Amino acid sequence: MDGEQGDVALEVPVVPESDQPAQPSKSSLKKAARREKFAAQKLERRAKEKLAKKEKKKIRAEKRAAGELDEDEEPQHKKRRVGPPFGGRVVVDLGFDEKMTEKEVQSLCSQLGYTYSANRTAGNPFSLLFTSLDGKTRARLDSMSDAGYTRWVNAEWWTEGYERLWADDPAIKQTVVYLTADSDDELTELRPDETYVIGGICDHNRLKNECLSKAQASGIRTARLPIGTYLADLRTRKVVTVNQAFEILVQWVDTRDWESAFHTVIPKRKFEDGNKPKEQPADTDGGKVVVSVEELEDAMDDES
Ligand SMILES: C[S@@+](CC[C@H](N)C(=O)[O-])C[C@H]1O[C@@H](n2cnc3c(N)ncnc32)[C@H](O)[C@@H]1O
Repeated sequence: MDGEQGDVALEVPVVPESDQPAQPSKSSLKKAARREKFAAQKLERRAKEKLAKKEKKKIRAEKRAAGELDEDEEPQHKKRRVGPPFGGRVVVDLGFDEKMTEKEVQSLCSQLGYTYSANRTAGNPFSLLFTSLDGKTRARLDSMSDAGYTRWVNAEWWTEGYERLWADDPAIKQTVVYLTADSDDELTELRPDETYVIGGICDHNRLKNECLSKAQASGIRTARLPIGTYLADLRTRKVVTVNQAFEILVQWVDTRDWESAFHTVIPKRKFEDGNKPKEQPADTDGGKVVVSVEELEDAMDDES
């Protein structure tokens, strides 16, 4: 049969057994599967942890906005640096209830929570007084955290206006300064024997001169924060929210440095492109008010 077509002997190389790829053992296959499963679960775990952290942050922000956050729940960098009270008083004048939309009242109430919270963690806190509490603002505060504001410590609430401050002693009027961006006078320092009034209003700049006119009608001094002097590169209008105005005062008392106070409080993006974040609607859930994180962030944004 030699030489016949189709009878070609194929030479199959013989691979010695020792050179053949070793079959993975059962136990190493099991180990590899376990490793793979662990890696997949790790991603899942990280995602879960991230979500839980976000949720915790959201709850904390909501409690803070309602002035309900205990100091030991604050993250380390926000904790109180204990010091003596500054002595000066800050009044938040809530006498603009009729001028605001429901949405603006909601933002204002969140800003009041932030204001109170900032004072609680301040190194040298102010004595805090809220005047002219009434109407929609009162109703909104009543609906937040079971009227948590009524349990705020070292905060006083009056239904009367700030004029009551000097009802018994007209000399006190000389020590009251209404803060407004529309004033011709610029604040140079804060004094422990003075009272600073912040307009408790959120109007997205619809109502220019509103606080200035009110202060002038009351016959009290006015002053603007020296934002333009220290932050020449700030692109947007120099009107800040109620809580930002208050936090700037708190920071100044801590540092005696306006520039540092502005940099600490005014959002960084204001120095970049002046973008204003979009407003988010507040939501309700079966009559229970739900404050979204976006709304809380909105409450922190400026009025420009
Ligand atoms: C949103 S602003 C109110 C703007 C309002 N249209 C007005 O007539 O002042 C809330 C409050 O923050 C304080 N505020 C904001 N920007 C300020 C600034 N640049 N200087 C002094 N106070 C300021 C004022 O007390 C002001 O009433």
